[in-house]
Amino acid sequence: MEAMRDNSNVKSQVKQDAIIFIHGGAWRDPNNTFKDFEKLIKNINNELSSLSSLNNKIELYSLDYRLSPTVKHPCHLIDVINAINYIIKNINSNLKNLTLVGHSVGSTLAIQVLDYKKLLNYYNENIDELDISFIKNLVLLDGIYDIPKLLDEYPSYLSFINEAFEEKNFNTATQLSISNKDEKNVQIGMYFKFLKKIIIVQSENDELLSLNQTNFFVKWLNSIGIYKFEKILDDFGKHNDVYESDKLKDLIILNFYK
Ligand SMILES: N[C@@H](CC(=O)c1ccccc1NC=O)C(=O)O
Repeated sequence: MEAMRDNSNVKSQVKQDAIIFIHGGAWRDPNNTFKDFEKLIKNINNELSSLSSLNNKIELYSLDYRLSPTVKHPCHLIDVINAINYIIKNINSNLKNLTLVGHSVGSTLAIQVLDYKKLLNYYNENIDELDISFIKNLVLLDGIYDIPKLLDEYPSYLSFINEAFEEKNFNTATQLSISNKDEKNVQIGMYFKFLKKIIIVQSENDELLSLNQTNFFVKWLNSIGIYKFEKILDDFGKHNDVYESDKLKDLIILNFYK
């Protein structure tokens, strides 16, 4: 596991809040790494230092996970869970409130984390338990939430889906595609109800994803009885501009620092 911790303003180890960023890149693009969020983190810190009314009370982390084709699902998810556990247990044991920010398949991973036990039930993987109740907020940026429906819309994306998943495992990758299929999974999505904030961002100018994935996710939240979330449809630039945009910086400061 590799993780970046922003130390520029760490004065003590008593911070209880953290934001954990999870990058995208179709599970495979070596150009998407934890450094995707470097500029955003810098911009957040610059703004905080100029606004003396806001103290820097949140620790910021950005994660890496192993990529495909070296590994397949559910290894990406397992790496993310282990990384979050590592932060909670070994880096700052005072942390209590986590916000997960995911971009693209980082959003896929962020939602998978909330039901990781059920999703990993399809595999024989032993991992240390993660206490999901630490996760209080989700910020999802131009995410992929339902892989079968993604393939209906974009058959060519099978090229990277096939690298990331063994055979048809993508059918059980997220809550959205299993909940239609498997009636035993009535409890799926339960943890979303305990979240304080769910913010779903989609750029109108994303050239790789239409609004469909975001709309499927919103529909699914409604189907499990969740109506309390914020859906933000705006111009955040192209797919890979979203995580560097000033609008995202403003949104994070407004929602988590004020
Ligand atoms: N550059 C990527 C493509 C990619 O990242 C992507 C393409 C379409 C929809 C979502 C994508 N990324 C999500 O993490 C690749 O190597 O396939």
